[in-house]
Amino acid sequence: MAKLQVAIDLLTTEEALALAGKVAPYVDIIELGTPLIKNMGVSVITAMKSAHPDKIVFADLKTADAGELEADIAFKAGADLVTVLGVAGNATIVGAVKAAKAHGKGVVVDTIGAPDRVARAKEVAALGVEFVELHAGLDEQWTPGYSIQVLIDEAATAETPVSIAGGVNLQNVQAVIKAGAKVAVAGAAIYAAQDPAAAAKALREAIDAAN
Ligand SMILES: O=C([C@H](O)CO)[C@H](O)[C@H](O)COP(=O)(O)O
Repeated sequence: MAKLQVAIDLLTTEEALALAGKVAPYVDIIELGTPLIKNMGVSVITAMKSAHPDKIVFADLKTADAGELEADIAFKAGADLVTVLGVAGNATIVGAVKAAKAHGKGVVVDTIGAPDRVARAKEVAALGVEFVELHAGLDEQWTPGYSIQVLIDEAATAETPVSIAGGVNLQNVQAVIKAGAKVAVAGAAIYAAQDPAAAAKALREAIDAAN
């Protein structure tokens, strides 16, 4: 069954906990966005895991170096999954995986900025990561001509477990799942909605209907 991940790109622990409280019944994974962690520190990870011990807490560290050290910090704070950049060297990913194994947790490789996301996904799949995020970040999404279809097409050829992040919404989420993504990541479609709980519920129902 495909999972729904809410990406919380808000800036304070208070706002993040309030949003998570509304959408938790409909999501499997709660992602603490990179700007949120940079603003609040890893205490936001601890606060979220304490509030939602039954959810997978995903710390979007986007680690580029010192993989073992950074991952260890987040796992000790309560994260279940952390991200390492695919454009980082394999040694950084291997280090983060080592920390994950020590804690019984997992690593997700974020392909943001990779020149060939699918090729990098296939390479890092052998390093012991949980899955690979095919990701067009906010700046890429705001570039004229961007379409999530590029990620959907990539997922169909990835031949390794992937998530898709980069403008997932109610209009495209079924295509995301049908392309083979095991996780659909939705940020703005939930946190910027007038009614985040209703938005998350609609995404959940669409995903379940597409499975
Ligand atoms: O990871 C993200 C971005 O780099 C900022 O942290 C987003 O959470 C991810 O792109 C999903 O958000 P939406 O594109 O708004 O769905």
